[in-house]
Amino acid sequence: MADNRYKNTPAGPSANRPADSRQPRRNEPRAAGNRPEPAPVRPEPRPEPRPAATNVPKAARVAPAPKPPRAPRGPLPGVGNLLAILRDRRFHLFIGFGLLLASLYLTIAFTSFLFTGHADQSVVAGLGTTPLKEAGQESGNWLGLLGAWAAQLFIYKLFGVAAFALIPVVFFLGYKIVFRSASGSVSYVLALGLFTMAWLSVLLGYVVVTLATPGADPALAHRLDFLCGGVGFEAASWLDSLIGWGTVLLLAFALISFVVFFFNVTSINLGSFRRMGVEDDAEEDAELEAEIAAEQAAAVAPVAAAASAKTKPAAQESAVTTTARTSAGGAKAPAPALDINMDEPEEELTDAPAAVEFEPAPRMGAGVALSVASTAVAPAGAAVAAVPLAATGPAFSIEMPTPEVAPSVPLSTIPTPLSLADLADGDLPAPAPAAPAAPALRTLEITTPGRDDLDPNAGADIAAVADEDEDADAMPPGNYDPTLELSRFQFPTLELLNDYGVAKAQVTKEELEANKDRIVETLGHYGISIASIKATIGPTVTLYEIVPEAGVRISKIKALEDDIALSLAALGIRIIAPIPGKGTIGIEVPNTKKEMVSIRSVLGSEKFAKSEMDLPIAFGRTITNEVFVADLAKMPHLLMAGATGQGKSVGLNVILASLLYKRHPAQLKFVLVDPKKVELSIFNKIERHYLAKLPDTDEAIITDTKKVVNTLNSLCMEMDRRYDLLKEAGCRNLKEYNHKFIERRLNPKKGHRFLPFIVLVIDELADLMMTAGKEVETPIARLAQLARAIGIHLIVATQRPSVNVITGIIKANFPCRISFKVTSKIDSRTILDTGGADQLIGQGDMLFSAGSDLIRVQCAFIDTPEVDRVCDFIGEQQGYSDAYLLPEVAGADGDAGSGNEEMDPSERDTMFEEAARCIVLHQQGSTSLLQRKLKLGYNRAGRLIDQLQHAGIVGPFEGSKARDVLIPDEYQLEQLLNSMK
Ligand SMILES: Nc1ncnc2c1ncn2[C@@H]1O[C@H](COP(=O)(O)OP(=O)(O)OP(=O)(O)O)[C@@H](O)[C@H]1O
Repeated sequence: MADNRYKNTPAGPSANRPADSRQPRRNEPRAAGNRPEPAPVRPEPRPEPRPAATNVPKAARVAPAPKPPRAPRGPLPGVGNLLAILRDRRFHLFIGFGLLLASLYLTIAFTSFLFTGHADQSVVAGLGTTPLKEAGQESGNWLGLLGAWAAQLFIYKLFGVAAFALIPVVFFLGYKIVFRSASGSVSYVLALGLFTMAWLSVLLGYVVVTLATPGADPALAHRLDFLCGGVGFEAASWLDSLIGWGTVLLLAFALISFVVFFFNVTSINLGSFRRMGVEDDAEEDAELEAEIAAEQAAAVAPVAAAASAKTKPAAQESAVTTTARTSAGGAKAPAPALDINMDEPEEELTDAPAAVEFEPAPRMGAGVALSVASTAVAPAGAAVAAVPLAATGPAFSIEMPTPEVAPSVPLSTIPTPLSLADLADGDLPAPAPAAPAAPALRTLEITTPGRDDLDPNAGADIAAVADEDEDADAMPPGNYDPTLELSRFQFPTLELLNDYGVAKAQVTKEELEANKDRIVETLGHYGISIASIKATIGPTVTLYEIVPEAGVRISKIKALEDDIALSLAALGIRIIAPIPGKGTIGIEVPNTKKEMVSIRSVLGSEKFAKSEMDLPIAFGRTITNEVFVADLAKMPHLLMAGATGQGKSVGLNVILASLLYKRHPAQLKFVLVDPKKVELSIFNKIERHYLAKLPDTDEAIITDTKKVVNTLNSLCMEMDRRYDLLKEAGCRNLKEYNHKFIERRLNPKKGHRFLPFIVLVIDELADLMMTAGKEVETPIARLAQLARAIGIHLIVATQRPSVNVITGIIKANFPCRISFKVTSKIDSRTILDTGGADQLIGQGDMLFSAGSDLIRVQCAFIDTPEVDRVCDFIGEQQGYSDAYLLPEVAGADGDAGSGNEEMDPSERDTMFEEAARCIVLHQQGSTSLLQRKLKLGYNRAGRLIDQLQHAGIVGPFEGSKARDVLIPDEYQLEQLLNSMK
């Protein structure tokens, strides 16, 4: 846990790694020349002031000032180099593996000592006088002279057999470094190891000393002195001479004191011992984190103001305006001036946080959860709303468990925000006067709404008086926390992603002027004169916005698309005539040097980090260099197309990575369909955290068409069940429902549960449509039509955007579409309903369409090793016992509704008969009835209902209505059951 706290800081290992030191991988940009190189544009001073144009986005119009040259990225000075090495992950691995091997080495050497130690004593003692080679040959230790020497040192000279306790400590340190393990704190293990060694060695020393006293057998004492080692023997002899038998009491006292302080025992009852193992870790970590957070804040506070002051002027300075005079194809009219808008990319959160605030938020069962929000723009001391824990992304949280015995303090009495000093002291500031005295932070317990706060209108079930008591049983006080089961889950950090430095526009002023001249000239040839022209430099293309003179027909300019492309000798020119809402005409011209947008820069942007969307996706940067973030929950489904090799797979990885950086495993599940078999397999590692699958399937990622059909049908069943639950709860959408559930206003015994978002990703629709046609089209269309409100969202990609793949029915249900470069205008029309995608320039250049507007975005780039690292980081953490299980689909053809096929009786659930009797007795065919009466989980009850349907006891699923019970009384049921036997 502690390891990951610094992963957002700019000083992380990758920050110092030269970008080009990596080996090229499969998914890296093909063009080597695409790496941004600093090439500052130095605008010439303007000869005369120009009237300020009004439509320049974001850029402040300031007099051209020479831009300070960018500091070259040279090697770091000496100390910096040393720091870089110390932070280098390779160095960590070197140390970590060294420690792991050392633990193995010590195990063998120490074990060997037990057999060969006595014989080796003289060899090690004579080391000064005997040549090394000779001594080595004489040594009996399995690991030679060095093994003999190490064992003699640790066992014979220092701690005796207690030195074995050193081995797990060394192993733990190595493991923690190599695998970045989040569990267990270093100080905890070190303290436990050292105490065990010291205490045991003194205890054994005392035994040996006692045996060595006059009258006892001295030979035996001599044979046993390896048990305690020199340290134990000396300490025990000293204590023996000082307090005699009191040594035993002293040792017992030392042991009790250690247990009390180390395990934080505050009351002597069995319960507290039982809980020790779980809580001490969390407390250690929390303490350590609070200390480090306090140090970090102290360190960043003085630079905070400077950081925020620096940000804005830098952005303003970058907006430059130049004027140039050219002749428009021989026309006499003065050539329009060119405004160049070179907005800096948004500041990234990778900077050190300028302000850190703590805000308490109640989390059931875990005491106080403190969210730490970091921002690069807020001045020091400014209150920053805490990022909700679930959405912390690059932020991190501190949890402090609360012993049950602690007095209660209402949340309202805790002054907010808490200062770092309060945390560092470990105490809360005094609460409001009327409240009881605040206990130490660690013993704080939050009172949470009890049954009195139940909403009387919370769904028909809860209002039912008969069930009141049952409901009350299902609600222990406090809000339900869906993330509690994986409360130690750490979001992946930006440090796992490649750092390509700050992206800069690569377009020179000469290129801009030349393009502008050619545009003006070409239009001039056709008698079109221009009032003004402005250039906005984006990562892939530069947008030239022109305002034609009055009377020029827009269609005339649009028709000149090819001529302008010819005159600029550039592919991928796109003319937007007019730019919606602006009254100008846009000509997008590809930059000679394209700039790559790194995933790190978009996920680290303030816009993404602070977004409060349900399912935010940071796609990349727009033409004005703004980070483009969209909410999948609002889209609510996404169709993606693009010819092969144009960036679809990278785009899908960007989408998945964005969601992994923002949503806790309890809140989001993916269903991944990968007919190509290799594209999404990398996400296998996060199966127990984020993936959903059908019961009884081995692989969560679906590659087989048959299984796709079953999975789609299962998702439809999940959708129907979710609608049932929503209806029962009286909620209109997933958000309302989960909110009610979190507030414990819905009874889990009635089948209610926290519902995570489910995102279905299909990597190649064309393949599925070819092999399964209608079987996949129908459920996809059904899900797309209905799943919005219940949190199931679809992302469907294809490289063949033809009408037999993207059929009318699919298209109609996917209002939100993305197109990477396609090969023909027809394909572009199929996917976007308009041309343009055929004119893109590839490598992640894409058009995003949400209804009428088309937005050109350079998709962020994430390569396979980066995805691998993110998945490893998540996969190595504690996960659920299995993937999220979708409802089981009966029948090989995936049709759960036909119901009358014979079923092998051995496959029936053991509670089948009991379930049948229960259903017939109540004459109500509902899953929640079985859950409640037979105390079953949701999945098992669902399976039972399906089996009852097969047996003809209940009717088929009827949406929000309960199923019909087809057997009228128990007598007939028994007859049926007998006949089935
Ligand atoms: N956003 C991007 N920025 C820079 N380069 C990119 C980007 N997206 C893709 N590329 C380049 O294009 C190559 C192909 O991308 P990708 O594998 O995503 O294509 P694809 O459309 O999925 O192809 P296919 O359909 O054949 O799998 C990548 O290896 C990379 O070099």
